[in-house]
Amino acid sequence: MSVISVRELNLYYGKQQALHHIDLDVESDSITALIGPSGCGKSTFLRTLNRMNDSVPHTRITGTVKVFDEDIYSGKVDVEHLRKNIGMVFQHPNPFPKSIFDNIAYGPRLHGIRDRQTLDEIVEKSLKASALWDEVKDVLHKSALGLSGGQQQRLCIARALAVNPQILLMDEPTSALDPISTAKIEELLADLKSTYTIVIVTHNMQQAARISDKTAFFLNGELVEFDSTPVIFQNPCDKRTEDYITGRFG
Ligand SMILES: Nc1ncnc2c1ncn2[C@@H]1O[C@H](COP(=O)(O)OP(=O)(O)OP(=O)(O)O)[C@@H](O)[C@H]1O
Repeated sequence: MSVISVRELNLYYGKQQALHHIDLDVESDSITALIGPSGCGKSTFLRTLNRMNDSVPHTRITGTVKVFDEDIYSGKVDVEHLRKNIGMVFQHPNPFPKSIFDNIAYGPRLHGIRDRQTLDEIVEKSLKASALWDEVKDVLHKSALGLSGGQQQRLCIARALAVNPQILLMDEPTSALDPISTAKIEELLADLKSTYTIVIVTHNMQQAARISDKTAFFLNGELVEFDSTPVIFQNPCDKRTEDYITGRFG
């Protein structure tokens, strides 16, 4: 089943067109990787999926993006509700300057949950799901800023999971992390994909090959090729994909 369905999507920053005629379907409970050289539009595309580009002035979009069959750019959509359903994790871990507990409880509290026991349960479940519980269960009320970079990124994943989204968007979530933290996050994503639909931008082609089910190769704002990950990496149809994945450019 397609969770996200994009048709004929064009995005303009002022007069500059950053995305051209994108058609792409994201399947449920899978990892879709977006790859391509710097400036090809990966992050722009990712941000169209939860309307993060709304806040960028002079941005114009044509075409449709459907999430669970609802056109998210139609006037009827409640953007707060949409973002609750679509968590986002960024390149640099960005915990709030609060305790570990309060970071995770922040979203649920915003949505009206006040009961202490319920919050305790959500915090524990989210930290377990992000494979951080064992490391932090005794220091939940210490500042999140005291955690290592890799722990902070898992905390940010836990924070995203705490409001119970169905989709997780990740923009280069491991590019600021060391190899051990990166491996932990990759393992975590493999576990999470049975519950969440994940779309991840990555500069790291080995990472895309290791963790994703499908890979989309972008170039100059166009989606050149989108297929199962083994096809993209072992038998791509388009010469430009082959040149990119074999390191001839980018
Ligand atoms: N807020 C913005 N205003 C104007 N132009 C922008 C904005 N954000 C991105 N662009 C332009 O849109 C194009 C696509 O950028 P985008 O950041 O989506 O690419 P990317 O593939 O994610 O790059 P990178 O891998 O370097 O992050 C680039 O030409 C970029 O300069």
